[in-house]
Amino acid sequence: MKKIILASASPRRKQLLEQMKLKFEVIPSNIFEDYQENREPEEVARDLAERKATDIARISEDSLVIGADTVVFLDEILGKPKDEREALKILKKLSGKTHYVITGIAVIDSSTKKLVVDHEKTAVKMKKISEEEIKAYISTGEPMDKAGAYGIQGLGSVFVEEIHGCYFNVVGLPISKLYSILKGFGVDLFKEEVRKQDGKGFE
Ligand SMILES: Cc1cn([C@H]2C[C@H](O)[C@@H](COP(=O)(O)OP(=O)(O)OP(=O)(O)O)O2)c(=O)[nH]c1=O
Repeated sequence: MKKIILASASPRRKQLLEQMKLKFEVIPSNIFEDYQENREPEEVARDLAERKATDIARISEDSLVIGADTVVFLDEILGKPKDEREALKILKKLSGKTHYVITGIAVIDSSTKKLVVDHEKTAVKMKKISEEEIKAYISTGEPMDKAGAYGIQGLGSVFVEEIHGCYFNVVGLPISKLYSILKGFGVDLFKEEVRKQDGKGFE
């Protein structure tokens, strides 16, 4: 059984992988997340996910390394806000409109170098949010480390009117897609040795 490594500093991704009951380690990648403005959001998310996974695969023996990257798209790529001013600009833009959340996902076997890269896309419709509400939301601090300046899993949920597609993809990791990719690497989640022994069964 190969070691599974999550190449991410995101606490949400760690939580989602725990939800899959997988036994894994976390080694965050420190790649510089740059991209060209004119590229398609799917391409950007996939490329960054691949760069994070290969970065950690280089220093890991006989492991399956998982990398992911989430971008929000509405006419342009909206990443994590640099500061509160940018968060205000992003949330004003998302207000009353449908945007897309794209998560790129990459899995690489550090021994064989087999690499699978894919992405998942979810449409999210936001209700109209007043400037006062946006400012109050920003003051909670929740938007600052999140693509699109909101967290659907937190207080940001109150602004979400509709979602089409995978919810977990919006939080940062498309669980069902990752399950299929891992199956292709011979990982059977329903086998005892793959699962985390936390003394609990499936709740
Ligand atoms: C849209 C949305 C994004 N996010 C988060 C998921 C990601 O953590 C973050 C997007 O930034 P990413 O660059 O994808 O990830 P990260 O920097 O947090 O972690 P790492 O690069 O080490 O893997 O936005 C939410 O938590 N909720 C949401 O509703």
